[in-house]
Amino acid sequence: MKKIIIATKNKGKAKEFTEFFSAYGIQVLSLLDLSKNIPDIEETGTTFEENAALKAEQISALFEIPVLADDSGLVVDALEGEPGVYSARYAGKEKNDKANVDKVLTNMIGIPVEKRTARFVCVLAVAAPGEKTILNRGVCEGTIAIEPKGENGFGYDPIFIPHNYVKSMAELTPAEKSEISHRKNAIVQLDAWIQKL
Ligand SMILES: O=c1[nH]c(=O)c2ncn([C@@H]3O[C@H](COP(=O)(O)OP(=O)(O)OP(=O)(O)O)[C@@H](O)[C@H]3O)c2[nH]1
Ligand SMILES: [Mg+2]
Repeated sequence: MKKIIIATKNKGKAKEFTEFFSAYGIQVLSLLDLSKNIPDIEETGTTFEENAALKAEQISALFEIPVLADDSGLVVDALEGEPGVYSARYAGKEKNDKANVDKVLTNMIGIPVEKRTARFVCVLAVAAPGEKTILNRGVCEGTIAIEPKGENGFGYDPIFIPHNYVKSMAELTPAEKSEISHRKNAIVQLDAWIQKL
């Protein structure tokens, strides 16, 4: 079975990529699956593109094969784009999803429904030795809920209500989320590259 390394240590992402790539008959290996203890990559970029490229290029250089990386996050208009590229660490370097969610909800107290617009952004970078890094951005528009709902997904899913939905992303099934997510909207742009793997 063909394999691809995804330069992530995020279990939620790894699960979603495994499902996406299984449709192509490709096995996904995240950094959590590799025996080699890969040090955390410092995300010094100020954009999702910079961080995705940084992660893909560092891991591709280490293994000398093509590597995919995902930098993603939640962009909230009323918070001037926060948490953005700091989504994983919004409430601290522990990367605690519940603390991150609570911090967004606290910062959104008093913001009326019509001003709770937000979007998930996912940038996928494909880096390969000696080749120019490919970058693709996928977006999912929605609003920030008043309170968390649902057990599925990860991160901010419990407080993100996709446009044209009443349920939160975390109340959707994984299959429903994979139809509309920012990650899916980024992956579909890589279809030609994946077919050539
Ligand atoms: O509710 C969510 N549903 C999603 O579908 C989603 N995608 C990303 N995120 C949030 O954005 C951070 C990414 O930060 P990030 O790209 O730096 O990843 P990470 O640090 O968690 O792992 P890595 O891939 O860098 O190893 C994550 O931690 C999450 O908080 C999501 N939240
Ligand atoms: Mg990260």
